[in-house]
Amino acid sequence: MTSLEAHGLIVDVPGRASGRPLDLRMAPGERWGVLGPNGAGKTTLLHTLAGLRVPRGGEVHLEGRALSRWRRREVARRLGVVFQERHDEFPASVLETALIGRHPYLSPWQREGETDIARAREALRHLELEHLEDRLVSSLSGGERQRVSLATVLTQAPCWWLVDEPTNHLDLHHQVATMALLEQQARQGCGVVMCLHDLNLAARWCSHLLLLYPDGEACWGAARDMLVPEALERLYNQALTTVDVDGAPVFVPVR
Ligand SMILES: Nc1ncnc2c1ncn2[C@@H]1O[C@H](COP(=O)(O)OP(=O)(O)OP(=O)(O)O)[C@@H](O)[C@H]1O
Repeated sequence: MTSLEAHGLIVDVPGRASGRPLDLRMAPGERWGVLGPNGAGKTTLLHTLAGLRVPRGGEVHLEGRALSRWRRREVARRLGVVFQERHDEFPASVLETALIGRHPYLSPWQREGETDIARAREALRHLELEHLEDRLVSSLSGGERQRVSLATVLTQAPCWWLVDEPTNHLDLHHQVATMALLEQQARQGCGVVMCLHDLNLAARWCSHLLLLYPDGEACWGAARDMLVPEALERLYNQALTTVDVDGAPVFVPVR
């Protein structure tokens, strides 16, 4: 059982009231979208779920056990994180960077083997990066770097994907390809939690949504129950108009 659960979780957003504690269970196969305006705490929540930030209250449970009781290495085999901010000025090639995804499986001074390299190359192929494997990551475009981050987590093969704005910097084709990759991972039994700014990507690709309001209030549930125009307008403090495209809602901001 590889569920990821929040038990009375209060994310520690500096200077903000605690708001509503999060009590939710995310199951394998589910794709959770975290929505909210700038500064609502989406990234802070993602980092808390990854065990990289201590919550103000409550606990995160992985496979039924508090995350704080796991060894980091074991967590790293199960949780893969795609960060919004990257500091990859360290001179590493695309292939070397993807291979970082194998580190949780290797002992400290063990070199990557042929199987690890084959996995990394397969991930680079999946992200359409195979022609760039020898390039320094620091020389890549923003969208290419984003795809290297996704390829690194694909190489890691975690049970849970925690992704901060998966489509950051990506063109339309790669946005759809990335959401399809996350959907495929979920179909294969992974869980996905992703912070999103694009309501329409959330409506199209998420099975569940968690709405985070700036005052710490929150609500969550099946995506079809959460995509209520009035709730979304309040979330973003922005009037929306809704149109139907192929039976799915598309939200357009009103000028
Ligand atoms: N180390 C810190 N010190 C002070 N304030 C912080 C710190 N980390 C985060 N914050 C504040 O906490 C709030 C939540 O930040 P967070 O990055 O989680 O928001 P977000 O919902 O992901 O925003 P965005 O949509 O802009 O990415 C912000 O107001 C941010 O300025």
